[in-house]
Amino acid sequence: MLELINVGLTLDDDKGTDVEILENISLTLDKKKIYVMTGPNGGGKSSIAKVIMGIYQPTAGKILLDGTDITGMGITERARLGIGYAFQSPPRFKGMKVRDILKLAAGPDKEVNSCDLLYDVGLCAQDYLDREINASFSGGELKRVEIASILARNLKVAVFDEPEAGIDLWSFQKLTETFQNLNKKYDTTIVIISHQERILRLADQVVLVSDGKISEVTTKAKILGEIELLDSNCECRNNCTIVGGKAQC
Ligand SMILES: Nc1ncnc2c1ncn2[C@@H]1O[C@H](COP(=O)(O)OP(=O)(O)OP(=O)(O)O)[C@@H](O)[C@H]1O
Repeated sequence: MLELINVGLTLDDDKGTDVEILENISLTLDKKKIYVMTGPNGGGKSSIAKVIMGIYQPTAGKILLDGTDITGMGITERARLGIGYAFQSPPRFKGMKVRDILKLAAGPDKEVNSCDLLYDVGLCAQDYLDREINASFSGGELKRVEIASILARNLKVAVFDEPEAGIDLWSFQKLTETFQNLNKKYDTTIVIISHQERILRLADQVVLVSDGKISEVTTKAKILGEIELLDSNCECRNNCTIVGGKAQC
């Protein structure tokens, strides 16, 4: 379980002036659950992800992993404890095969069952294990290899920043199925930052972030219901807000 307790983040802007990026963020992330963080651009989602990863040190509050205070730890230490970030795509070193990436991700001391990992992300091991990761890989294939490498690391917390970016519709469908299956089998806490309704549908809980704060932690049913209301009940679609469960212009 990962807990953020009253976390604040102040950074210097280009002119060296302090800017408050996050304020009083309190959030409990349970294992085996998918949290989708969403909200307006510039609201602070990626900053929360970076604070979780240890890329930014919080300037206020505490972060606990399974009860241990990790607030002062940097990115390497947190990675060692099992907090990982999914990059846009896995590294493409010349000659590196899918099996090498999975072995590298698992680390030198761990046996890794690459076939099972690839199966779990919907790829046939026979076709992929010895394939070199090069330009012939589609965005969706790369994304799934990346998720398999996250599984190989057996992370406690995995953060994905807009995993849908650059993925075609067909691969996107597969990607959502992959996420759906993941938390049935693995204990990993998954945090996905996304603006996509179809990703929202994967959430056990939706975390709404705006203006550097968490405005609500809620169910996908509530958010999806609000989106539907915006679509159906309001004539002035672009200027609608939800008040007391009703769309108002
Ligand atoms: N290193 C930094 N220095 C100063 N300001 C920053 C820094 N990083 C982020 N910010 C500011 O913090 C605010 C939150 O940014 P953040 O990237 O966390 O938002 P976001 O919700 O992820 O946005 P988006 O949906 O557009 O990706 C923005 O106003 C951004 O300009």
